[in-house]
Amino acid sequence: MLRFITAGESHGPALTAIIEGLPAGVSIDSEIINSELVRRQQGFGRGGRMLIEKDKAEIVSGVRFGQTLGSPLTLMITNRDWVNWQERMSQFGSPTGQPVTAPRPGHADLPGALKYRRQDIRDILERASARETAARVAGGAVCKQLLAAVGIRVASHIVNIGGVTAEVVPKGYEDIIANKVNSELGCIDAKAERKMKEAIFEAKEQGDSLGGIFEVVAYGVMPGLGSHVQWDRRLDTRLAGAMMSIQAIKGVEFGTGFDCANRLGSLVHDEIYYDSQKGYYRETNNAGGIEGGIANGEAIVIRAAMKPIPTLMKPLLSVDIVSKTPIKANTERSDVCAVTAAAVVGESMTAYILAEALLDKFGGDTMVEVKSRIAQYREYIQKGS
Ligand SMILES: Cc1cc2nc3c(=O)[nH]c(=O)nc-3n(C[C@H](O)[C@H](O)[C@H](O)COP(=O)(O)O)c2cc1C
Ligand SMILES: C=C(O[C@@H]1CC(C(=O)O)=C[C@@H](OP(=O)(O)O)[C@H]1O)C(=O)O
Repeated sequence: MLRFITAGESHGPALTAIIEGLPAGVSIDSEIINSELVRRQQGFGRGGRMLIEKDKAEIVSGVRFGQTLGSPLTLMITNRDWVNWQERMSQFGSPTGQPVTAPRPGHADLPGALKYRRQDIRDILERASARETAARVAGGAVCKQLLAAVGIRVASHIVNIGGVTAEVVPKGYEDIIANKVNSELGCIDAKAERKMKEAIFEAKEQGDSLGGIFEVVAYGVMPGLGSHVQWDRRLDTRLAGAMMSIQAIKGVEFGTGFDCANRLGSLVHDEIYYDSQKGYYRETNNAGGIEGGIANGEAIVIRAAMKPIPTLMKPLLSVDIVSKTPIKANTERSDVCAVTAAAVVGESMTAYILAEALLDKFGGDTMVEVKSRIAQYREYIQKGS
């Protein structure tokens, strides 16, 4: 069983991720982890914090000489901003500074303060903050390295920002990677990206914010990950839950997703073909690579919708949690749009769930066992029986 948890407050000393259940012998390159962290910090529309942080993960346990040991793998990312918050974030002593008492609509502020009986909303927002996603991306980069070793690759691109939709559809993994070279937002449609940037600029000028849609695609996934036999073992259950766990994600779809509700069955379901070289395959992929909760061998295609960022420089109405009088919601340094960063987090969560499902099916104590089981299975899949 693979497990993945994170710890850390946004302005605390560090973020930590622990991944437990990895087989021994997975080759780990810390440069790959750090390059994923750099990707998560990018995207037009991010706030001032990204100028302070230069995320790098330190491997604290679970790896020796570039290989996993089978023991829990711990990653630590230092918050460079912490030095500016040491007093306000002190673990002991008395509170310093002004408490935050004006909850932001759309953030965890009010429900969190009520649930945990906190008088200072900072006690909630520090952990609710998507700063936490840096730890997820570090852990996801480890899962990606496990997947890459067995031929599975995960990529993403931006489909929509603030209602501007990309019209170019990627042809495959290489296409996504190649097309992103000159892209600031991670959209493979250069014309649409220019309009997206204008929309973000305009929203910022207005003291407002924007959301959007990103698509994550996993290539090389063998048929058979996930299962139809129990609701919580379905691969789509697990991927959708993981995607929804990302801060501000409000909708998830696979393949044609919500649009399949408007079409005839004959225009939705992907016809089945067989070729002695490829095994079974499809000419279309409306299902997004999953049928009955089981990977069917086509690319897994997931889209996630992100709501606009809740912190607004032109704040919405709120109520002071101490005086109970009307007040403008709290404003603090914030992103205007973070869909590009969220897409990298989406890749990481997808990589984690696929690694979990892979180890459920082929798991062993060592990578040698995992690889030999997969090789044998791929041979059987190619024959088709
Ligand atoms: C990468 C990323 C960056 C974010 N940046 C901000 C931000 O700067 N300001 C903000 O108010 N919310 C930001 N959010 C969204 C909030 O964290 C999120 O809306 C909040 O935790 C409440 O959770 P919910 O939207 O899932 O209900 C960001 C989300 C992501 C994924
Ligand atoms: C720090 C990150 O994102 C943060 C997510 C976030 C929120 O409320 O979710 C609020 C902002 O925090 P701060 O007020 O410190 O600038 C973002 O910068 C990050 O992505 O690394």
